[in-house]
This record gives sequence, structure tokens and C-alpha cells, in this order.
Amino acid sequence: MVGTFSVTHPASTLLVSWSSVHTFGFHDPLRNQFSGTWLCKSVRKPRVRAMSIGSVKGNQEKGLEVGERLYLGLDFGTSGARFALIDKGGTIKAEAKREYPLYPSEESYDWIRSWKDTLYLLLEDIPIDLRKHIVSISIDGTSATTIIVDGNTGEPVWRPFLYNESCPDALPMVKSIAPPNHTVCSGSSTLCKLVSWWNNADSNKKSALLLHQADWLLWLLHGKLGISDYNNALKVGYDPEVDSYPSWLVSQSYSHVLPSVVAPGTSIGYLKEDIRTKFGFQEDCVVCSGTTDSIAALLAARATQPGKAVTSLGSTLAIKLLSNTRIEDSRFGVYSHRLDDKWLVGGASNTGGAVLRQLFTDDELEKLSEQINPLEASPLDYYPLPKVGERFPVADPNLAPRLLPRPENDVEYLHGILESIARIEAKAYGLLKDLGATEVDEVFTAGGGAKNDKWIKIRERVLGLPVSSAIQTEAAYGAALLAFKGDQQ
Ligand SMILES: Nc1ncnc2c1ncn2[C@@H]1O[C@H](COP(=O)(O)OP(=O)(O)O)[C@@H](O)[C@H]1O
Ligand SMILES: O=C(CO)[C@H](O)[C@H](O)COP(=O)(O)O
Repeated sequence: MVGTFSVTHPASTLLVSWSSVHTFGFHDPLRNQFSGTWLCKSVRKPRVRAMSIGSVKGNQEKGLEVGERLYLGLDFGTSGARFALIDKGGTIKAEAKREYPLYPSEESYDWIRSWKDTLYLLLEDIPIDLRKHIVSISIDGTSATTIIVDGNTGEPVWRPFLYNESCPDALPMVKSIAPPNHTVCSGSSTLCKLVSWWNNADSNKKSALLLHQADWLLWLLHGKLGISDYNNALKVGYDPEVDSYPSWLVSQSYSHVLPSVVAPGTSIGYLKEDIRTKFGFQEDCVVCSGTTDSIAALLAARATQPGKAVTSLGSTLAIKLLSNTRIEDSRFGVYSHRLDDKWLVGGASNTGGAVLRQLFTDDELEKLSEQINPLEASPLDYYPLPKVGERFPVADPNLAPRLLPRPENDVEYLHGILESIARIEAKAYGLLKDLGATEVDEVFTAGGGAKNDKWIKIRERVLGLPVSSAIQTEAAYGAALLAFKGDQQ
């Protein structure tokens, strides 16, 4: 199914409404306003635990005016998912996170079941009395996470391709049809995953449809199959500059599986009746198109001027630099998402939190980081990767992790790893400048790594730039802003 709805780019509208929301006294959320685990931003969020709704209900009724409108954003990241529920002033009314339940399957895990279960568990985690105030929902997901579904039922007909999976078998075919160094000319692109499936599947290809993780999760809520957004669709070949798929792609035998594309934060339809009644949402709750996790993080961080950048330090290291110029160069894993008349230039490295989680628990990270002197350079030189393969600023599916020699002292070891990741970040920003992007002058930090003040100081020293934690570090907040935008439409 190929088709497009041309609309202005959402984020600019969002950023405009964002700034208007900002002038409404967009303030940091209130401190914990009720007992239990419903915490605002200012306190570290535990994973959702069983809570007594009653302890929330009373406060919530006091907290909300009759008819007050709330906006729900869900972020499906690499290691887990979260929701953020905000009001029109941007105050967080509830938020929670869940790690994905893992269901071992023949090759790895049944991710489809994990994501679906997590979606419904998070909806159940929303305080019951807030649900009737929710007027709009949006979801962000990991970029290039690709699901091939039956166009009649929406059920997956193939295992999902994860965001960091590479399909080198398809690369020669993709390179033969796409322009040189196009975004899709990377083994981890959505198009390579689509071509790999097309070449290997024997299932009914005629009725197949391609969806991204966020698209499929949103379909579970609105029931309209085959709709994506032009951030998620970038890596299958969609051109956000002309708001359409290019002719070299539309002419392919598999082009019928491509989803139609709308701007992120576009109202797609009402929440399905069965979902609405099951969870107690109101009748005119709409579901809006989503975006990718690192763009949602950028929206949450309020970076609005060229030269400002957001580094998402989640399981991966995803960089988004606001630039007046569009840069596409798959040789280095560099691509640009559109933001009105500007571009979000960057890429995603496989370095980041996933490596840290292989070596340390979050508590160990916190305790060891406290003992690091961030003003002192570490002599250790690593290339921290969770496994073989890198996407950006080195696009090399065969790049091996380098995490040795390991010193006796874990503080020194962690210091070396954090500093080495900072050096990769610095190399990435230097590459974007060399390729012609607007030079970075300030970096905001999103994701789990944003809570590490020592790491922020190390990065400031290595980057030679002002580096700070964004006021809102969770991508779910950015998805909630997209839901707000969809409601404004
Ligand atoms: N204090 C810390 N310092 C650095 N990294 C941290 C810290 N606490 C958690 N992390 C890292 O944050 C990552 C989780 O961040 P998150 O944004 O939730 O990731 P994702 O959305 O990609 O799943 C984990 O990989 C973890 O190692
Ligand atoms: O690393 C990732 C998962 O967290 C994604 O690749 C990340 O979202 C970067 O992709 P995009 O730039 O398209 O948002």
C-alpha cells in the first residue's frame, strides 16, 4: 500500500505549540503529590509496582478539573517501555516504566508478545481516574524495528527485525536501486530488512504490509492498518523533503507493502471500542501517529535552534543535531530527519547503556560513578559495543567491541568506558560538522545516562561544549507532546 498524506512537518507545529505551551509556564512537574509509586520527574522513577489505586484516586480527583484534558505518550525503547501522562501545561500527572517480559522462542525472544503485553500492562498502570481525562495518545518506538504483517489481519507473518539488526544479504540489491550513500544503503536500514524478507519469505507476499514497531503498537489501539509516520519511514526510503516515496522505490515489486505516511502527531482515528471499554478511556480519545525514540527524546528536550543537539544515552547512543543543512551519507551511518525547514542530522551508535548493563547494575553504575574524578582524563582507550557491529559514526557491521585491558579497579574501568563513549560522541559531532551540518554549540542529554552527572562532566571536557541533562529526559514525554499536537489539530 503506497500513498502519502502531505502535511506540514509536525514538530515545527509542535515546537510552535511547544513554545506556546512553554509560555503557559511549562514548569517542572510537581513533587510527588500522592503516596505510592506515581512519581513525577523530580524523583527517580522505580519500575511500576503494585499500587493501591485508592491512594492515587483521592489526590487525582483533587488534582484535575472536570473535563481537564490529558495527553498520553508511550515510549517503546530498547530495554523497556514507559508512559508519561501530561496536561496542557506540560505537567506530568503520572508516569511509569516496565521492562519487557521476555518469552524465549526458537531463535531469541517473542518480541511481538513482549511489546503487546507491555502496551496493555502500561495502560493498566495508568491511574484509573486519570484515564477518562485522556484525549489523545501517541507512541514512539525504536527506529527501523520492522514488522511484516498480514494486510488483512495485522498479524505478523515473519519474526520482527530489531532496530540494530543488519541484513547484509540485501545490501547489494538495495545499493543497486538507491542513490549513492542514501540512508537505506546500510545493512540495518528498514529497506534492507524488507528486501531480505522479500528474498527469503515464502509466505503470501501479496497481502503483506510493512509496519514499524510504533506503527504496529498504534494499530493495536486505532485499528487502521498500514499507517506510519515520516520519521519511522525514513529508513525504508521515504523522502520527508518531498513527502513521498521516491520513484526508484515505488517501481519495485515489493512496493505494495510500504505503509502510507503521515506526519508524526497526526490524528489517525479514535481509540478502538474494545480497548476503550476495557481500560475506561473516554469516547473521543484519539490515537495519533508516532515517531522514533530518539526524535521523541529531542522533542522532550526542547532543542529548537540550529546548533543545539540531543544525545540520547539509552541502550544506544543516538545523536540529533538541529541543522540548516540536510546530510545523508550511509558510509558513516549519517542521515537527516526533517524538522520543518530544518533538519535533525545524526545517527545511532551501538555503543551506550547496553554495554554498561552487560557489566554493571544501575546501582553499581551510580556508586562507581560517584568515585570518578570527571576532570581527569582516563588513559584507557576502548570501543564499547554490546556485540560485533557498529552503525555510526563508523558504519561497520564487523566492528568488534574493545573493552580490554580491564583494570583491577572498577572505578577506573567505568571511567575508561564512559570516557571512551564520550570520545565516540565527540567523533560523531566532528563528523557531522565535516559533512557540512551546522556546528554544534550545546548538547542536551536524554535517556538513562542523563542521570549521571559525572558522565555529563566527562562529556563536557571531551566534547569541549556545554553539556547538560535535558529538563525532560524521557522520550515518553516527547510522545506525549505529539499526542498534544494531535489534539490541537
Ligand atoms: N547512572 C547511570 N549512568 C550511566 N548509565 C546509566 C545509569 N543508570 C542507567 N544507565 C543506563 O541507561 C540505560 C537505560 O536507559 P533508557 O533510556 O531506559 O534505555 P532504552 O530506552 O534504550 O531502553 C541502561 O542501559 C543503563 O545501563
Ligand atoms: O538506537 C536506536 C534505538 O534506541 C534507534 O536506532 C534510534 O532511534 C536512532 O534512530 P533514529 O535516528 O531514526 O531515531
